Amino acid sequence: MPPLRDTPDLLESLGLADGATLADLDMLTRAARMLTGASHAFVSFADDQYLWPASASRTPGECKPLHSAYCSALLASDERNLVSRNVLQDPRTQAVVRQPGDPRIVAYAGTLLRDEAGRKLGTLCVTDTVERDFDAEQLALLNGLGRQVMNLVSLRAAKRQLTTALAQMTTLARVDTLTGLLNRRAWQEEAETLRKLVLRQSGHVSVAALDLDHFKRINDSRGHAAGDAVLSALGKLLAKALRTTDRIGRIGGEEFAVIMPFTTPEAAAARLDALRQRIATHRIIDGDERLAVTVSCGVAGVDAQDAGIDAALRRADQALYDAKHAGRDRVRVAPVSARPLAVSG
Ligand SMILES: Nc1nc2c(ncn2[C@@H]2O[C@H](COP(=O)(O)OP(=O)(O)OP(=O)(O)O)[C@@H](O)[C@H]2O)c(=O)[nH]1
Repeated sequence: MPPLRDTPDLLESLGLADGATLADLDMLTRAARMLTGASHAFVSFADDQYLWPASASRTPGECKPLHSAYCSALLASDERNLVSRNVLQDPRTQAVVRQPGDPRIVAYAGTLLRDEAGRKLGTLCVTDTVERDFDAEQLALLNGLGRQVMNLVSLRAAKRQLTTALAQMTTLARVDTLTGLLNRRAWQEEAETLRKLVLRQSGHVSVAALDLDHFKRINDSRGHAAGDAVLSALGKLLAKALRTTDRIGRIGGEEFAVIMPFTTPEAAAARLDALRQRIATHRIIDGDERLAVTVSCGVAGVDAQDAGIDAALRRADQALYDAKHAGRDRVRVAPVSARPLAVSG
């Protein structure tokens, strides 16, 4: 049957569609065939409508309607095994409608694949083209191999969960959960990479330090939750107003840092001043209240002689301190370094 394009591939969903897993399943299938002396063996997984063969030779999306497979009789029963000397004359498999091109099957022995919760996931079966019996030992081996198939499936599921959890943890370790911006360490790493990259191309890089004005008053008068709402809103404003190539981090309680590649300190200051004005006129909703906040900002150009991004951040911090002392709600630019621009790092 041609692959179904509009039905999600069950083996993909189960995380079993990669070459290494399918090769392992092929080994177990071959073992089943050899240990029972059968002509064919199959591992298949099932959903409500289709049976999905799990073999390295499958094409993505390959499946067949359940009602055309003898395994459907096993999946529909409450038994662990279905063993039939001749499926063509067996009342349990009479309803199965074979499809043109299906291999000739007369004898059948299958073991049900159940997960730990008892859900039926599929079958491991062996078939023969002539009438025959399967003895108790062959059936025990088939059941044992079925358990190995399920061990493999559980291992793959556990590996998938671990990979997802690891990716989530890696993201969480880099992100400030309140604002969604980079945290201090991640910002420093990314800013350092950008600094080196742009200096190599003899470009300008600017760093800005931004700090909310009198933020303590908001916390004291309206509570910590209102303070958090302000921080979160400011994070969104920054992310929206700045370029996607800029990197923004929350590097302290109410302090933010921005690195702006290919931007002179003057251009950076102009952009941040526009942002400062926008913040001053913006109102942050806290319950019934609309809160007004302002920010102060210090900007510094990255000096090619700087040992790292921290040197520029320190200068931006000093300019921020000047902005606070000059009355807040303003942008100050750090004095230009006298040293020439050269490639470093
Ligand atoms: N709600 C909230 N408040 C925080 C957080 N981190 C730091 N703060 C608060 O930020 C305030 C910082 O106060 P100050 O350093 O005095 O600064 P400020 O009140 O903004 O004054 P200036 O910076 O001089 O304008 C303190 O009240 C901290 O408790 C946070 O994650 N959430």
